[in-house]
Amino acid sequence: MSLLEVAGLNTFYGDSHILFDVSMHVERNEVVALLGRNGAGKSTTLKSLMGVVTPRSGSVKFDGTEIAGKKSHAIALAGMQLVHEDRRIFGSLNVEENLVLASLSASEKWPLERIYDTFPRLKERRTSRGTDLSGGEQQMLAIARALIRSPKLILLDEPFEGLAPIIVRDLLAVCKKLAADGQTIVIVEQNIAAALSIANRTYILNNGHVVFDGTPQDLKAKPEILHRYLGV
Ligand SMILES: Nc1ncnc2c1ncn2[C@@H]1O[C@H](COP(=O)(O)OP(=O)(O)OP(=O)(O)O)[C@@H](O)[C@H]1O
Repeated sequence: MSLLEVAGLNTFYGDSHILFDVSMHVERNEVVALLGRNGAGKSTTLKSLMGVVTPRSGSVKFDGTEIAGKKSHAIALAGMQLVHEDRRIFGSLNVEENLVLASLSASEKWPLERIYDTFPRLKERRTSRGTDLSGGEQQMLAIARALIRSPKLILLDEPFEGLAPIIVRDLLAVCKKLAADGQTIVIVEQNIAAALSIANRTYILNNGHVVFDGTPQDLKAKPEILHRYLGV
């Protein structure tokens, strides 16, 4: 049984039909990249999985349980975490307070030391307020806040956006280490090279439709798909 099985998902914003019969699956310990042009529906897909927006129809089975239509806090308790594009850390709280707060309602937790082993920079900055962190540090904290709840599945929405190449390199190395340790990840990224370097499998969305499902090798062997749907 897949960890995540999505079938025939349709999501609307008001009258606008955004996702059309989206089907996908994610296996345990797998990293899946969700790619596509701006406005293709990638963030909407993650939000539909997490219950931030409610799909109008379709099924989302997570670890064997139907979660479509459930509230996001219930989905979080079931073991899914979404790291939003805008990071959503508490600026007035320091790093450690942000982490502790995120862990409060979790049934399973990573010890703080494991978080700090994963992100040594956060240990150095543990008494700094969220507003005083650099963009890269804020992104580390956003991911750490999700990890501390020991998620079965973590959804990363454009984690590398707006970060300097050297920071992207470091964060990508952390993501690869997490994946090697068995963390299941779905990543949405505009940095296609970075996403493909970590993914076992990739989906491409175009105008709310899944138009490709395959390995990064399959995709690289199809330059016409890369060109048509990703503009590379
Ligand atoms: N809250 C909203 N209300 C109405 N329309 C929305 C809303 N959020 C997104 N949309 C629209 O839904 C479509 C899909 O947006 P979505 O953010 O899912 O795309 P995306 O692939 O993640 O693109 P991006 O890389 O630009 O974030 C776009 O046409 C967008 O304008």
